Amino acid sequence: QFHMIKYNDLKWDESLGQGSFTRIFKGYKIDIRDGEKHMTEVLLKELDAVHKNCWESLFEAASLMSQISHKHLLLVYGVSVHGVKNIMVQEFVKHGALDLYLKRGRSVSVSWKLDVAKQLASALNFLEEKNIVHGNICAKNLLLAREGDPSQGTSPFIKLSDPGISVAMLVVLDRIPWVAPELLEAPDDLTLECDKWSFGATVWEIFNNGNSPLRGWNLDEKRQFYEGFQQLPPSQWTELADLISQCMDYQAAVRPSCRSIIRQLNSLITSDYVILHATEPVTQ
Ligand SMILES: Nc1cnc(-c2cc(N)nc3[nH]ccc23)cn1
Repeated sequence: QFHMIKYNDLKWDESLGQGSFTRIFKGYKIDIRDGEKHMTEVLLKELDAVHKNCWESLFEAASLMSQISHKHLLLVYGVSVHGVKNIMVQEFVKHGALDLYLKRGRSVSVSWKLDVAKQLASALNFLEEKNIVHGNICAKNLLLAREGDPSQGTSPFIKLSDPGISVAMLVVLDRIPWVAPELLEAPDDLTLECDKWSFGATVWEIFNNGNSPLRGWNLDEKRQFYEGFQQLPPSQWTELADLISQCMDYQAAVRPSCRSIIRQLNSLITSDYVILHATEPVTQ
């Protein structure tokens, strides 16, 4: 279910850091199209051979996404196997992960943030219609293809990355508060409702300048956060806080549908709050 790419058709450029069990590089894929040589910018994700079992999980996660295409889903070109090294070849998204972009202190407007949230909601709606669970929705997995420039009237454009190593593989506690509480007991019971919970935590991140919710909390405090049915600190924008807490409802069945999420985002986009707070980011 993956296109196999010849190792010799790939060129490595600069290293971009590490993922979980992966080394990430900028690179190029050579294509011959109508007799001409084309170099496509790609992201090369090398998996250490030692984590063989994780490779299946990483593959599975990415292949799930490569079966469908949508403007807000990251394109996976394929994989290349070279000796013991397995390399996943993805489209290169210019501005990288959204959490790092926001942490770098780019002051973006409330409508910028709502626009990003709506794009994520439409990607989730698409996955929901295909009955595909992502399983790892968070700002780190949102890639910024276009920054958007309010003075030019252009808006941001995001791509949802593949889920990466499955939640079941990772220490579930580490994923609090993005991982839905019902998964603590049964990490394999990943459902569409789990993505709604994570969507709520991700919108919270977007409106908190990329800061991780419960940042600095240890695993025990995080576990107690769920055991005490606690909620993230609410935004002073009540309607936004309501949407986030609806998504992060401890009862999976009552979390809103994607259509309802999009409807509520649309009414937030047209609310006075946006105009009144056109520049400074929403503080908590
Ligand atoms: N599919 C992807 C994923 N990440 C990037 C990316 C872009 C960038 N400007 N800095 C980075 N630093 C680390 C990753 C990355 C690009 N494309």
